[in-house]
Amino acid sequence: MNEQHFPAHFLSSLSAEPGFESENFINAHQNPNPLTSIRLNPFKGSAIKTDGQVPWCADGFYLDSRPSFTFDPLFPAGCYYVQEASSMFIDHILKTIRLNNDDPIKVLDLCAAPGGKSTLINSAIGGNDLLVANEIIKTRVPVLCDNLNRWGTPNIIVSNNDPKDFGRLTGFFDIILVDTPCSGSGMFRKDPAAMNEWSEANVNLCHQRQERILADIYPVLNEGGYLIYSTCSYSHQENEDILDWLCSEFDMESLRIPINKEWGIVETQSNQQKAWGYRFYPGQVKGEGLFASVLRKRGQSDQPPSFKSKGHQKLALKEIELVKEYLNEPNDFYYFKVNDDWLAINKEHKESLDTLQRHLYIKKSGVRLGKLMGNDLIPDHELALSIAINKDIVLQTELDHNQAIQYLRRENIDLNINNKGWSLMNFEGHPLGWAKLLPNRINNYYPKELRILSSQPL
Ligand SMILES: C[S@@+](CC[C@H](N)C(=O)[O-])C[C@H]1O[C@@H](n2cnc3c(N)ncnc32)[C@H](O)[C@@H]1O
Repeated sequence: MNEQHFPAHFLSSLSAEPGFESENFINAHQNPNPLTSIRLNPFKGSAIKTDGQVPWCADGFYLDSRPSFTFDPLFPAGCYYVQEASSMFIDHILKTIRLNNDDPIKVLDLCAAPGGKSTLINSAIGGNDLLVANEIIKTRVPVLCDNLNRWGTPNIIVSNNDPKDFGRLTGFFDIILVDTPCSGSGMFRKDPAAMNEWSEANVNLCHQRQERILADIYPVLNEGGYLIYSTCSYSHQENEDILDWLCSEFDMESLRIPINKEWGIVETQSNQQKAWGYRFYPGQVKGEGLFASVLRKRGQSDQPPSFKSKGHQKLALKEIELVKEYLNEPNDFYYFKVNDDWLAINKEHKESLDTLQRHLYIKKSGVRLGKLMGNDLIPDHELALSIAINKDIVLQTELDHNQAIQYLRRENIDLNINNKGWSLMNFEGHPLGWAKLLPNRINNYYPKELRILSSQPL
């Protein structure tokens, strides 16, 4: 690849950026084999063999080669997420802004699907904190929910809304991540076809949409709260110019994030307001293209609304007795129903859930425990993957790799059974889902829509 392969005006616009090294950048794009990195789930732990650590994220690791993640049962078990290394810088930002502050917070990931940064935020915050992961495009919500189910944390709500729908939730969130849709030049190395769609006109359209999204969401940030803004674009209009616009339109101050020189990240400042931004160029960092920045809201917020909400239908006491033994800390949860499903969310998030459900389309909240059939609870897949599950009260069946793949394909499993009843199907001790063990067969309850379809031989 040489200069001609990039879209017209693309490289010339970048060469004006301080710290940009054109030769390294072009060389990096000649590498047909971009880096593979994963982020481990700190709540699940696992003995995954990893290579070098991503310097700005303690859970992030580079892999020497790209394995078949489809055929690694630890992936659907939620032991790790495959994530591009530069994106993991959001972890460093979160750690920096939360230093010395353990007060419970509410975090919104506004443009969340497929959920890479939502799972990252979930790892960085505590169980008393709440994460709302929102995605505007309905068809992208299921993958977001699946990834969060695998991660297994119960302090989560998923919504499917336009940013302007958050308008009445003034001052509700302490941290908002806006990982905006952008012109995508940062992904040129991973996806060279994206170069064909890049144009200056599209950069301008993206800039306008970014302003709209930010203007819609600004009132929703609490006074003193942090706005983390990121793109996977190199364009000034979508990055530093947006920071200038934010600082001039709204009462916000930019924050400088400490970085280590060896990481190769380029610190920049916007032209007018001198707001800080962090640029990731392939060839200079071990990762793909990214821009990230953080601003603090100085301006006052209206008081968060207090609504008398109908709330959900609570589980009756005797229903709670039936399910509470499935959770490790049963008294920490509020139990409720959505249609036929029984769910639980950390007690401290009940009020937030009530408020949010008045304004938003809630697609997932807390952990789905199951459905009652007669006197039997049909346990839900979400419960199997949840870090809140009390594994001691259910059967557990350990599968070898071949059996785990049979299970994940939703096939019959070659296994001798000695027990009867609902069993977690585990690989290396990590639940993959449920099966019902019967005297002469196993009913495989792995969700049909998640099963492995590709036919690579074992
Ligand atoms: C860069 S991607 C987000 C990636 C995600 N944060 C992650 O780390 O996995 C941007 C997301 O914004 C959504 N989006 C598109 N148009 C939007 C709009 N007008 N308002 C809010 N979100 C939008 C897209 O559907 C997409 O899921």
